[in-house]
Amino acid sequence: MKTLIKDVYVVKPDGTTPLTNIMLDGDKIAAIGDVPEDFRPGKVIDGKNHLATPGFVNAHTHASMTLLRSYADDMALMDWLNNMIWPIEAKMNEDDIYWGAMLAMVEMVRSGTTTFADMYGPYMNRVAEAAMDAGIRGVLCRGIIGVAPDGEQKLQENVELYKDYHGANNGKITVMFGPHAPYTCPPEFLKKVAKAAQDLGAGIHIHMHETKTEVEDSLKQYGKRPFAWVEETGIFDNDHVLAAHCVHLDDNDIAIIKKHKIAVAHNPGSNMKLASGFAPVPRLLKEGVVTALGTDGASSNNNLDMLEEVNLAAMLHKVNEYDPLAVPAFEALKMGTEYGAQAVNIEGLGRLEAGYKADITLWNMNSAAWFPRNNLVSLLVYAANAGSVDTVICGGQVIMEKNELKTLDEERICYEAQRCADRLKK
Ligand SMILES: CSC[C@H]1O[C@@H](n2cnc3c(O)ncnc32)[C@H](O)[C@@H]1O
Ligand SMILES: [Zn+2]
Repeated sequence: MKTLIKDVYVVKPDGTTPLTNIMLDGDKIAAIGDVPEDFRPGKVIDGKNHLATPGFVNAHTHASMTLLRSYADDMALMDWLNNMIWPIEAKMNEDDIYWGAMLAMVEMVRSGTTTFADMYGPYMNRVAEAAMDAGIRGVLCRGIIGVAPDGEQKLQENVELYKDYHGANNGKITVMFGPHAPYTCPPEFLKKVAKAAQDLGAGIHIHMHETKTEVEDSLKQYGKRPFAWVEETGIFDNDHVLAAHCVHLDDNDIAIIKKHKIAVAHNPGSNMKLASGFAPVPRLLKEGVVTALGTDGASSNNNLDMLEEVNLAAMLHKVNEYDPLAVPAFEALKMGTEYGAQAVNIEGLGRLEAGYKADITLWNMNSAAWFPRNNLVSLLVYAANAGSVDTVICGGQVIMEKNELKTLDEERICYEAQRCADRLKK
């Protein structure tokens, strides 16, 4: 099926924003420019007064945690996990995982996200189902806490998830391995994860160096910082590694990241709320590290709005470094799109260019925040909010059009999510 998005401003890979047309053929962008006479679209979307960007890639989240939004706030990471989050997660059943993920789908689509990298506990098949129901891309892993009595079983569940879902829904679902963190997975266990992932050619998604305590505890326990001893397990020898957070890094940690071409998911909102610190993003970018953006879960953020993360990435590093160019607006936008696509290892994603996947967000510019129209990228990153998301396309499939969700029943999803959250709190 051919689709034409007519008379639309397009954020091109070089940061320019010409007024033009986007032609889609199946799941790809066929061309951007003047429409040839022989291009006969089955569907025309009026792009007047709209800006087209690549769909956001949320490079680190826990979708089903939407059920725990506003459940435990204003706490530091380990206190939050140990005393509030892990006890209630232990009560979650597969219904909770599905409806929590569906609530995340609504929120992600409404805020312009078309790909999410997700790590959560059991029943990741239900997260896959939610992503397929929504029609967006999911890069999923079974989050593994690698200790007795059930670490091995969790690893096996990740293997099954890979076998069952990698490449599902026309490639919209891919699967990685999800050892949770160095402080929940001992070295011998990480070696097993590395081997299992390598046998399947799968990538690794892991939390690394999120807090100062994590690094200090590792020095006490292993005499080494996490990046140093995790490297020895072979986990970073996998084809593709995505490390969330990377807040507390020294020169050697950065050398390891570069050596293994590890991609970093920066989560400014969650890091600020959990008072963890923040990643040295300007240095990582300067050193050529693929640095993407994630929201983390809705219980530590507390939303899944990637435009907010783009804005925070642009703002936070300026004030920290007293340098307005620390992360310029377009670089922040690329972190949420093009670099996100690289971080989750999906080729041909994250740019509006012929041959790329037709994952597109259209922003309605008919509101005050979009005037005057001096610079559209600046307006998006510094002035607009997710309320401007109007139409969302993923792999050529229209997921939302003129604010109307095409694949998701929002009223039912909110009802079911509330029902699940109420039961969990009993
Ligand atoms: C074992 S499944 C994934 C696991 O991760 C937990 N989680 C959510 N946010 C964070 C974070 O910022 N750092 C570490 N772990 C986090 C989530 O609650 C799941 O238990
Ligand atoms: Zn996380």
